[in-house]
Amino acid sequence: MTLKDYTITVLGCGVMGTAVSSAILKSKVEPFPAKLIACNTTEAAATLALETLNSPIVEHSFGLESNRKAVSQADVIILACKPFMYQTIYDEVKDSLTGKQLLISLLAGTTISELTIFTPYVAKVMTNTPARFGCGTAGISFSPEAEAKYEDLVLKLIGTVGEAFKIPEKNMDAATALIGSGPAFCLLMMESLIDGGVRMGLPFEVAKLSAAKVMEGTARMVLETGDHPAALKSMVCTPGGTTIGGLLKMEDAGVRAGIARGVEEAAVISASFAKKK
Ligand SMILES: NC(=O)C1=CN([C@@H]2O[C@H](COP(=O)(O)OP(=O)(O)OC[C@H]3O[C@@H](n4cnc5c(N)ncnc54)[C@H](OP(=O)(O)O)[C@@H]3O)[C@@H](O)[C@H]2O)C=CC1
Ligand SMILES: O=C(O)[C@@H]1CCC=N1
Repeated sequence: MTLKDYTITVLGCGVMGTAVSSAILKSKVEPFPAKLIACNTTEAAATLALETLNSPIVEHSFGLESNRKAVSQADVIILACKPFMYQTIYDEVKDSLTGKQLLISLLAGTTISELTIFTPYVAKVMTNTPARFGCGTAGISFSPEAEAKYEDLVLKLIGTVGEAFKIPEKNMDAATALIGSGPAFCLLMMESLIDGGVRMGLPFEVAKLSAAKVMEGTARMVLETGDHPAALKSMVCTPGGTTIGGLLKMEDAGVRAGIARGVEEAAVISASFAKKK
């Protein structure tokens, strides 16, 4: 279904609400929203969102009454509060829900079935902080009602974060670990590369720029060639050279299993956020 002159209400416009809103507002997505209302509890957070989003179509809202009004105006609600807050927020705004609105949830863990208290039209999205700069990734699952009516609109709106694709809901906890938490895992790796460079005498700024560009370039090489990372890694390893020596030290320290088990742990924690039946 195509909406015209529609309003997006972002319930909880903190880090992720702002990231996804920024991506939408900076894009030329069609249909473009007529209005976006950034809702928070505090004036300080609402004002920060308004300043960060810096667009003539953005309004801000804070406090119960104002947020209820913002929800009653919404065609699309982007829910971006902490996972444990969704029930409280539902209780706050339930009288403003129309039953026809599309809910796009950015929450970790919380399931589509839990979110259908808001509306039958639910898209569960797992994206990440790079969304703010249009270089994010997003996995999307739909309730059957949302898939039938709003799939095209959600793929377009969430596509503005960078790369967006459908995944089955059973893969959402894994996606939360890899896509949602992934930037933090990559940043730990980046910090380690910088530490190594600084330890061996590189100035910090040189080490930081080098580490970031090495990770960016390596990611692009994987995407452009489509090759397995192991094949590309092998091309870097001169027999008897520096790389194989460094890699063996890292494997001795359990880096590979440490990172893979870290992803597993994040997915287990994401699954624990859903209500136990
Ligand atoms: N951070 C990340 O990298 C990622 C987070 N996520 C998911 O995104 C969601 C949001 O996380 P994040 O953006 O980091 O969290 P933030 O704390 O940055 O944002 C949450 C926002 O919700 C607002 N809020 C709280 N209570 C209410 C309420 N009753 N009514 C309206 N607004 C309210 C807060 O406003 P105020 O401060 O005024 O109370 C705050 O701005 C989480 O569910 C998380 O699982 C998913 C992927 C990545
Ligand atoms: O740490 C968290 O729980 C959230 C979800 C994914 C990234 N940040």
